[in-house]
Amino acid sequence: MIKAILTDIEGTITRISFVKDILFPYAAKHLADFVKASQDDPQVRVQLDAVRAEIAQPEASLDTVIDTLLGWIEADKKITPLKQLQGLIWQNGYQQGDFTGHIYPDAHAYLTAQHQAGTALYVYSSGSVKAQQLLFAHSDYGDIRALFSDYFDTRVGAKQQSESYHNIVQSLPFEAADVLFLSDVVAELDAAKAAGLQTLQLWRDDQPKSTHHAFITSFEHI
Ligand SMILES: CSCCC(=O)C(=O)COP(=O)(O)O
Ligand SMILES: [Mg+2]
Repeated sequence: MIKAILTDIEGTITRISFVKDILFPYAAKHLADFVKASQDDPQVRVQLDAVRAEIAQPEASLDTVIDTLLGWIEADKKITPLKQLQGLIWQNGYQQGDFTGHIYPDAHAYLTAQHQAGTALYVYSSGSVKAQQLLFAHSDYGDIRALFSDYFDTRVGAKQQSESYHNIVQSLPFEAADVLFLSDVVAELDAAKAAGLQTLQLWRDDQPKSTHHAFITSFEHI
């Protein structure tokens, strides 16, 4: 029985091209100015120091940190300080109306119906919790944050490690077997399954298809 749903964002309920072609370029374009202007803000400084720790250069200059972050955006690295900073940068874009958070219509209909039916909905994305909440607060369907009971990001661990799913389930009032994890990425589904969760792949956008997880191409087919 499914009592709760844990959903990925990009590729599952949000189109990959929204993240790759709109959000990531926006962060790359504004990153240097944002970091230079905000480097003394404690919530930014802690992330800049985390970049220096990640590259094992505690004295790295701000320019080195910026170049490192831009390289990580280009390579789509899911490294926590980058993801935390992206959330802060996207805030301006959402607030100025430069873009709205893409949600597939079938995903919106499914999540709304599940919420109304009493299923608890949770989010687990490599995007920071702040980035997740911004996307849902400024979505194509308006503010849909009320659908979700809680949000998780890479601070609980990487999405391809089963330990991360153990960590999430430990904080929920459900057994792992009662939680359905939705994702487009097979390695994430493998990790969730190893932690005892049920799994379902959203096979959209020509992502590699699973041979060992149930899959659908749209929530209309669930
Ligand atoms: C939360 S919106 C930004 C998404 C993002 O930055 C990302 O890396 C997407 O990763 P996901 O785990 O949602 O596939
Ligand atoms: Mg995904």
